[in-house]
Amino acid sequence: MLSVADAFAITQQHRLTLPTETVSLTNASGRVLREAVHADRDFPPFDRVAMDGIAIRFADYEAGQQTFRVAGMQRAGQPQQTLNDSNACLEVMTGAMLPIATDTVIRYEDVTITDGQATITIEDIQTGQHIHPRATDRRAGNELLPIGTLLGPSAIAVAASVGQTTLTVTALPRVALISTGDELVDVADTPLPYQIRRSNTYMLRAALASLGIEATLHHIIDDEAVLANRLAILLADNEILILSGGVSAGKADFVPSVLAQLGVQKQFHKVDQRPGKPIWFGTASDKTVFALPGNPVSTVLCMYRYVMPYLQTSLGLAPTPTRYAQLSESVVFKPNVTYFLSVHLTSEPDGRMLAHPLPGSGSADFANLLAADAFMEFPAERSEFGAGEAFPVWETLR
Ligand SMILES: Nc1nc2c(c(=O)[nH]1)N[C@H]1C(S)=C(S)[C@@H](COP(=O)(O)OP(=O)(O)OC[C@H]3O[C@@H](n4cnc5c(N)ncnc54)[C@H](O)[C@@H]3O)O[C@H]1N2
Ligand code: MOO
Ligand SMILES: [Mg+2]
Repeated sequence: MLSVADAFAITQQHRLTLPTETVSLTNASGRVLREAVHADRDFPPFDRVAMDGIAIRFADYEAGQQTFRVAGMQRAGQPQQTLNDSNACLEVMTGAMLPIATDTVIRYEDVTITDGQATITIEDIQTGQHIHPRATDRRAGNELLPIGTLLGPSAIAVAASVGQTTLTVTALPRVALISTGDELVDVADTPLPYQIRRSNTYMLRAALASLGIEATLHHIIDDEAVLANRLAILLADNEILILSGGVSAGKADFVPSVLAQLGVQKQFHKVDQRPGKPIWFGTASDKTVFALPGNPVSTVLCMYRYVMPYLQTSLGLAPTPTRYAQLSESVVFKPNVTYFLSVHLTSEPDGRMLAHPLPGSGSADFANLLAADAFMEFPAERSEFGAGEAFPVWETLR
């Protein structure tokens, strides 16, 4: 059977190429940039006063002068002034242009101003102090935001500062979330003794919200013809289908055969892992289908181990580096498959991240996930995992 690493690699080889769209700066948060953004001016664009106080010529101070006539004021938002008179100073405000013929700023806290005369009250003054010199941060023309930047608050601030009222970003894919199963009723319904309310597609929708994707929810009964009809329509209307249930060995597990019948090319079915073994992945032209196992913990694991990274790279983000934590206590898992264990993560005062096992009662025990922050991944070829050993963790949202 396929290893987790190989299955993951296959999904990544079939990344979607999504088109771009233009969004306003105010709607760009959380999106992935598809145009490089450059500095239109130097950062900062002028020698910028960094403290409220007075600006002087350092040479005057060096020559022994302590008291300076206040010749005027340079505020932020005013054109640059000139200090014409030696022995004088200009009051200057944070964010102002440094006046011509000055080179040093002294804070108000370090001078006393009486009768239009400013007297320095501290000993140590350095030439150029409290000035943020032009172009020290970035130069005009520098690339500030490369293609593939996730637009968070800092990137949005930089885009705003260079005049980007709009940004070209990756268009979000249309995603349909489909539960299957005759036992599943709507959240608003009262289940009969042999029924349960469906929860997986709501979980999937909540997970996708962290990528800004608003997926649609659908439910299909365990009937081959109905499944084929409904899936054909959903395939036509969406780039990505994520199904839950109907992929294992049961007599009502029609999902793989119906997808094949609809021309979705199977890339793999079943991975050497627990939970989530029956996962099915397939593609058609410009379409991707993840059919996830129905047991809710398996659905969550497959979502965070395969689907979320797939969506992130399809949106144009760089792959997220693997994160690690140390096991808080030893774990034994005999079967020769990759084992994903629900863990609660804590950050320790010594800087370690610890993973505390939350074994739960199996892949249907989704209430167990209420305390879980991640799945820890244990390699298939080992069966004993020691306290203090580090293993990859795949973080989930609760
Ligand atoms: N003979 C075998 N039986 C099973 C195998 C196997 O290899 N051989 N694999 C087991 C594993 S592992 C899993 S996981 C499940 C996967 O089953 P399916 O993907 O076919 O899913 P269903 O049979 O439709 O449902 C399984 C289980 O999950 C519940 N479910 C389904 N959808 C939802 C939903 N939207 N919300 C909440 N709960 C849901 C469903 O009621 C079932 O209890 O198969 C094992 N069997
Ligand atoms: O994915 Mo299944 O959970 O191993 O029950
Ligand atoms: Mg089944």
